[in-house]
Amino acid sequence: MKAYSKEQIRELDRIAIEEYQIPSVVLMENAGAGAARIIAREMGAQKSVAIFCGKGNNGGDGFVIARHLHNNGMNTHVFFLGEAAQVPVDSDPGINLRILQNMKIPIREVSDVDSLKEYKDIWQNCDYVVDAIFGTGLCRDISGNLHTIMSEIKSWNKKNIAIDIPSGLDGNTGEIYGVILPAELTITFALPKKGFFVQDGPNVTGNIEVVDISIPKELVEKL
Ligand SMILES: NC(=O)C1=CN([C@@H]2O[C@H](COP(=O)(O)OP(=O)(O)OC[C@H]3O[C@@H](n4cnc5c(N)ncnc54)[C@H](O)[C@@H]3O)[C@@H](O)[C@H]2O)[C@@H](O)CC1
Ligand SMILES: [K+]
Repeated sequence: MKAYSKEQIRELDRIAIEEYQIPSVVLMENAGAGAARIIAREMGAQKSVAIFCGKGNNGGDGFVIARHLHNNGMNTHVFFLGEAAQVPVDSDPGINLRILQNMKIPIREVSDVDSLKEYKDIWQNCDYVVDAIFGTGLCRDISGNLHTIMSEIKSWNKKNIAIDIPSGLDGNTGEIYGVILPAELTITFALPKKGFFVQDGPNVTGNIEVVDISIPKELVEKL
């Protein structure tokens, strides 16, 4: 499987958005809808899923996934690692967050391990964890409350499905930024990332599925 750097993939996204004029929210919709189809297939008869969303675009993908899985009849529980009110309303994650709020899907805010434990009745009954905490934007060590929250989620040993990249993994080097959520399955967007195949990558990525988010084929062929 040929792999690409974070910079190459970011540049691909940029050209698709700025030159081909594909709205970034359309790319996010394609990413989330494609991932949701794979997750629904993986889950089969198991119906409960906890989706952990971070504050960046990876979290935005998580919001799209939540909408589609909810519409599919799954018991879909959304946890947001931060304050929902601080997500810019016109950003792509903000747009998708608002749709969930309009659908009256609860967004449970998690600021530390104690707030996560308050929701134990919910997550302990979930068969799957969808990890939409960090994607290609992770650029430094994970510390403080985020570190303890992710360590707690990791300790549950549930079936983790990573969105784009297992949170904590560097998409280029395969190094771990302090803590990692190892995945059974990584659903990655557009192209596989180099970090999946080097250093710790192969131990934490699990099976890899690539979702086409409608990047023009001519662009990919030029890489
Ligand atoms: N831009 C695009 O065209 C698309 C992006 N997509 C998704 O967007 C992701 C990339 O989104 P972003 O660039 O917003 O990045 P992330 O969603 O990975 O979020 C990074 C955010 O966390 C912060 N951060 C980085 N390291 C941190 C640390 N150690 N502790 C705390 N905060 C930290 C960053 O400042 C940034 O605000 C991709 O992985 C993919 O999932 C998809 O929706 C497809 C289209
Ligand atoms: K992720």
